[in-house]
Amino acid sequence: MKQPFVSSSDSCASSAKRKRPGRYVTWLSLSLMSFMALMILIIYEARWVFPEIQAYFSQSGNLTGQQLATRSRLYLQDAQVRLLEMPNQDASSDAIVDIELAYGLFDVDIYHQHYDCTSASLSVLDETVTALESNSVPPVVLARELLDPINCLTRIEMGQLDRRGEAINTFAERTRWHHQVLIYTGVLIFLLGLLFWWLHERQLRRAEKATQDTLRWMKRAMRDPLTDIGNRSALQQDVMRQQQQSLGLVIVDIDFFKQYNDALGHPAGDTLLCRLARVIADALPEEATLYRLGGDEFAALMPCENHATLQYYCQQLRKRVQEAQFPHLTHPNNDQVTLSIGATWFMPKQAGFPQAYEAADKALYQVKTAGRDDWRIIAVA
Ligand SMILES: Nc1nc2c(ncn2[C@@H]2O[C@H](COP(=O)(O)OP(=O)(O)OP(=O)(O)O)[C@@H](O)[C@H]2O)c(=O)[nH]1
Repeated sequence: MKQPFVSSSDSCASSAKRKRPGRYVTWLSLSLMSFMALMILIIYEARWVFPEIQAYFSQSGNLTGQQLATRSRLYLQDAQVRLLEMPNQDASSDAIVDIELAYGLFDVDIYHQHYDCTSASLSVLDETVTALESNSVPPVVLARELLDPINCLTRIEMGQLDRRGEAINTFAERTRWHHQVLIYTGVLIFLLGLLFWWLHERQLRRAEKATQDTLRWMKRAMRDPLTDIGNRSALQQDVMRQQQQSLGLVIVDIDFFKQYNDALGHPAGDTLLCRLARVIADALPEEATLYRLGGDEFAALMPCENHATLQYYCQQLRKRVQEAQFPHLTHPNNDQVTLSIGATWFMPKQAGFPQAYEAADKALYQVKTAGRDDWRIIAVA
């Protein structure tokens, strides 16, 4: 009977299992995307930004050239002053030293590469030193000869300053771009984080809902929908829970309920079942729990130490139903509803539910065969 339900739940479980890999792929790809965004950022920093900064602040490369040219020009101007102001032997020697120092600072690769006047100016300096050493040309004339190299150096200074300005602009541009990359990557990582959080929350909510649904279904599976009392499963579970104490099990069956239904219809039968459930519950002690086993059969479980207590409650049950006077016009022996009651008392850890049920059912059967509307107690075998 229950087979279709089991197989359908199995198929639900297997479809849920089938969905799992997809979810893991989503999680995995999201974490990979975050990781890659971070890696791109780090590589970008290391590959493009740091060399740029290094180039800007380093003391090598084309940016330095302006300072060397300035120093070289200052030495040449010093030499010029010496040659113009005191054209004697000492002044010539000092001028030679200045020119040689200027030559050393002037003879730089970058100047040769970018400024055509460099080689010519260096030749002029060579010739000037030779002339000074041989004293063949008047110092005043030689001082004038130095004007071309000085002009060349001035051009180099201006040119190098322009190049430096260009480098700064390029660097500023790149820095701006770098900032944009940083901001967008930060926003992307933040959004990915939000997405992670949202997915995580959704998963939590789904898990919570699934747990609540399961609990609700489990609760529903333990109850009789008509009378809203526990069913046979609930009874078995309660017996298992109360292993340590002596229990009384009472089974109650309505006499000639079929005739009642036939005469008044099933809705009236349902109403009688609900009313009887209340009457039976009222007749039993507060600690007793009532169950509907199915059809017109009820069961009650209660703490019970001895035969006398059980006997008392069986009598109470019969009496209360008689007092309730539910009319049953098609009852062969009576004009009102009567009950047949079978009971037993047992220690769950010595005798399980099946043995207790068997004993109570046997007692009920004896009442039925003896003519109904009575109670009987049989000890667990
Ligand atoms: N109204 C109603 N009737 C039910 C329900 N479940 C089972 N029944 C009816 O209960 C009746 C039980 O009939 P039987 O098992 O023959 O019992 P009985 O007529 O009480 O006869 P005895 O127990 O031998 O006195 C059947 O007619 C079922 O159709 C239910 O939920 N509501």
